Amino acid sequence: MSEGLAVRDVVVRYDTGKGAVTAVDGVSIDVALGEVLALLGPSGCGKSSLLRAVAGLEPVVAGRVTWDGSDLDGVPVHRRGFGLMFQDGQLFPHHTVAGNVEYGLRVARTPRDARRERVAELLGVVGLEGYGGRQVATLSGGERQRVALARALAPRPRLLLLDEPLSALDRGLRERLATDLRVALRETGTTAVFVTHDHDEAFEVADRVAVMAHGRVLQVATPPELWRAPASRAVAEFLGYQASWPASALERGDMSEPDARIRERGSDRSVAVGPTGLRVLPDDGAAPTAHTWPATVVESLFRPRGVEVTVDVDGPVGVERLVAVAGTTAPQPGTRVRVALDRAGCAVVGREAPAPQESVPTTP
Ligand SMILES: Nc1ncnc2c1ncn2[C@@H]1O[C@H](COP(=O)(O)OP(=O)(O)OP(=O)(O)O)[C@@H](O)[C@H]1O
Repeated sequence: MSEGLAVRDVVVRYDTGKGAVTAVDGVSIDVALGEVLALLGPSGCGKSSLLRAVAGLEPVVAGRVTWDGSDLDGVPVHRRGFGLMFQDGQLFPHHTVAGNVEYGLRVARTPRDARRERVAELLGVVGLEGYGGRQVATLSGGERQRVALARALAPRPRLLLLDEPLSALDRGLRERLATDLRVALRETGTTAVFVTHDHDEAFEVADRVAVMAHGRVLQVATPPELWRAPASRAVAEFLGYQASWPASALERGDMSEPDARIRERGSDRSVAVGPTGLRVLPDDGAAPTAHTWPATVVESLFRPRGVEVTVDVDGPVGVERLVAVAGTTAPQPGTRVRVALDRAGCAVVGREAPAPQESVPTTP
């Protein structure tokens, strides 16, 4: 019997009146006790539907959801022992911060002293010590989400389900809160499933990430595994790799490190070029070496970590507009340069999985 959450071949479908939409198309995932799993994917790929099915908010038309081996079919939302947190926190506007955080404890008839103690502890975990008496209307967006998190954690849910909890916040705040969310989940030993469309956020918060597209899971892996070895071009593109070059096109020339890795894994592979996977070299008239290509500078942008150069590269698959990194000098638009593959910024991609079936309206 497996401990924690097991989702097996789950299908979620909506009847739109014009036919059925298959939002989740046979998904299987496991979440171990104490683990944080992110569901990552583009808008409409079925992340929220899967989360809602686990919560019991959407019916599962096929497959099973179990907790510690017990089937949750027919178990209503409030009897699953799961906590929920959404994008807009959904705080009770006329209660104080403490009133909101202790809500689940009141429902569970926790004695007053224990409630007070737990509220203080949780406000500490989310960085809001001393905020208990504040009215929620006086809080900033980030503070509200912290209160929502404290409220969701207070009854010690056996699983916390978070649906885009940070996406209503601006970028800087989101980055800070992502770190705080990770710390809060670790500190409280909470098992969680976290929905996001932002890969940085998923990498920051989760132990493992499930990448979804068209209602299916394409890959589940830890953030470093996912980044180093995306299973398909679709995963690589979604993670922010900017180009995908056939490994065979790179096998000519000398046996440098990337070639060795590529050959090891078979020539049907491709190489995903990451945001730092290309370096700009001056076009000094020297004979081209393996893994360098001619390019024309389109524009250069200064960034704190180096100059980012947009280039039209005459690469292994024809001319492509890509970004390469340069040292401290920004080459002028129109300058002819060469770009070199930087192995540290590239990944070897697995064999392309068959294209998933479209989850467009189908008749049941
Ligand atoms: N109540 C509903 N009725 C009909 N179709 C729905 C319903 N909810 C979701 N869908 C459809 O199911 C598919 C998956 O939606 P879902 O909200 O699960 O995706 P998502 O990945 O969470 O997207 P987002 O990031 O935009 O929230 C989409 O095609 C969506 O239009």
